Amino acid sequence: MLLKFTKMHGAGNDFVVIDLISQHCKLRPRDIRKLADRRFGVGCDQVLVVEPPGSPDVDFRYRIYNADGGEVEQCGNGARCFARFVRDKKLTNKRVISVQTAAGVIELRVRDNHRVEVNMGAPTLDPQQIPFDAEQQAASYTLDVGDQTIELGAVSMGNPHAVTLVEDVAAVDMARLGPLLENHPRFPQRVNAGFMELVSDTEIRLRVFERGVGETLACGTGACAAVVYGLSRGWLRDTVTVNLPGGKLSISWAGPGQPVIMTGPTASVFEGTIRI
Ligand SMILES: N[C@H](CCC[C@H](N)C(=O)O)C(=O)O
Repeated sequence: MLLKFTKMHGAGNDFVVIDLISQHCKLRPRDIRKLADRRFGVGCDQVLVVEPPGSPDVDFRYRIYNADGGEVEQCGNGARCFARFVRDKKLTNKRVISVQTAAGVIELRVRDNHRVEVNMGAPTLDPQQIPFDAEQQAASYTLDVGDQTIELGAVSMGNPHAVTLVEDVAAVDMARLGPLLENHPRFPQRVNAGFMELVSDTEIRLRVFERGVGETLACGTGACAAVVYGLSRGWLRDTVTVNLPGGKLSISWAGPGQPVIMTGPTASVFEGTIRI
C-alpha cells in the first residue's frame, strides 16, 4: 500500500506524521521501524499517527511510536508538530486543540510563527508510577551504572525519565552511559536518560538519550522532566529556557500538582508517499 506522510521536526527531534483519518491501514511494529529507518525508509525519531477522537470531548487521538517500533505514552515535541499538522491539513481550524494520548488528554495552543504551547499535565514523582524500583520516593536516587555511581532524579511526564546533573553536557559519554541508563534494571519499562547542566536558575543545557531511539537533538518530555527535577532540588526558578542540541524550549512549572507548560517551535519539512 502507498501511504502519504509528512516529515516534521520540533527543535530537531524529527517525525514522520501519518493521517489515519483520511487513510486506512494497520501499522505493525515492523512498518514503524521501516518508516523510521534512515536508509531503508524515510527516517525519524518517532512516528506520529493521527486518528479520529475516541470520545466527543477531544478533537483527535494521536499515537506515538519510537523508532524501535514500540508505542509510548507521550511526546512533547511531537505534540507541537501534531497541532501544526492538523491545521496545515485543514483537519481543524482551532487554535486550542485537545488530544487524547496514551498518557491522557493534553491541550495544545497554537501561537504565532509556528510556535505551539502544550499543557503537558502534572508530572509524577512517585516511583511506582514512573515506574522506578525504589523503597520510597526521594529527592534523588543513587544508581550503579557500569563502573560508576550516578545520582539522578526520576520523573514521569506520562513517560519515564531519569535526569542527571552534570558540570558539562558536552563531556557526557552518551554512547556508553545512554544505553546503560536506558536499559537499567531499576526502570522496568526502560527510561529516557537526560543530562542537565545549569547555566543559571532560569536556563539549562540538556542532552537526552531517548528510550527506543538513542540520542536525539531534542526531547520535549525530557526538557519538562529536567525542569521538574531542577526546580524540586531548588536549583531552578519556575520558568526555564532549555537549550538542547537542536534548539530551545521554554518550560514553566508552578510546583507539585501543577501542570508543566512547554512552548517551542515546529517545522514541516516535506511531504511524500512510501510503499508499506
Ligand atoms: N522516547 C520517548 C518518547 C518520545 C519523547 C520525546 N521525543 C519528546 O519530545 O517528548 C519515550 O520512549 O518515552
